[in-house]
Amino acid sequence: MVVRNLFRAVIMGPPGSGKGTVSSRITESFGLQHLSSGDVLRAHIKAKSELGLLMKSCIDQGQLVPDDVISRLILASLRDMGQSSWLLDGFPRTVVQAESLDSVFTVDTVINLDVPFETIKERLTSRWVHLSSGRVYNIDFNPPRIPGLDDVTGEPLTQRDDDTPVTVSRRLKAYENQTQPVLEYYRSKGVLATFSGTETNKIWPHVLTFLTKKIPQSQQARGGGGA
Ligand SMILES: Nc1nc2c(ncn2[C@@H]2O[C@H](COP(=O)(O)OP(=O)(O)O)[C@@H](O)[C@H]2O)c(=O)[nH]1
Ligand SMILES: Nc1ncnc2c1ncn2[C@@H]1O[C@H](COP(=O)(O)OP(=O)(O)O)[C@@H](O)[C@H]1O
Repeated sequence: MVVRNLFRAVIMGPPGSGKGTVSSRITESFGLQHLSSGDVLRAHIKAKSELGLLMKSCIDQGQLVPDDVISRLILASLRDMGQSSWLLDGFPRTVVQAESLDSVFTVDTVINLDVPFETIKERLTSRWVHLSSGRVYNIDFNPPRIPGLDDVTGEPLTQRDDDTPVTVSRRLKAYENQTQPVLEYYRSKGVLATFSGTETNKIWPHVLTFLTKKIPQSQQARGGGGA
């Protein structure tokens, strides 16, 4: 008999709720592999792939990209990750996407970051990113050690084209209309864990305690990779 200790989680929350920030703390603490749908799409845009160029206008307008496109990309990446434990960030964002994920993988837990929209708006216009790694910074909250440069590589940081006030408002609307129903979907399956607050540093200890209980001990000891 093959003993599998896989742990598969999704992190949800409105744009700017801290999914990327909390994901990097989770991967550091538990060694899960992290896959961010936004990072996957931005890598296509950076590489100027045909798909990237098609998706860029959707993203820059604050709209979701089509379900079939993102589902194909993410499910292919998850298949490539094989028998490993992972944390999925930014996918699913619609019920159709959640159903497509469900048809292939079992999701053990969904961490929902419940942060008020007013808090978020202020954060996103001061977000700086290191595009190739997905590392995020903020002028007030977690500034880089050297202004404008990534702490690890020393490469320049950039601001996302969709982090403008108008586009942020559209993204929040898309979240309300298309993504909030996904929370209901997972609540009805009994896997939703909601963490409410306005500061990541106050939310994080609760997420850490929750996952420490959820993730099998054997997995924590060896950093979570592989079955
Ligand atoms: N002021 C403040 N900024 C935060 C906090 N948590 C995260 N941020 C910043 O807010 C922005 C959005 O966070 P991010 O993790 O990228 O959110 P995501 O869009 O949900 O992935 C980034 O610039 C973070 O550095 C917080 O508690 N307070
Ligand atoms: N699962 C998805 N379905 C549709 N569009 C997506 C999905 N994930 C990312 N996108 C597109 O990429 C953009 C950026 O996503 P992401 O980096 O997750 O940002 P954030 O959580 O800060 O809004 C979204 O506004 C959307 O246009």
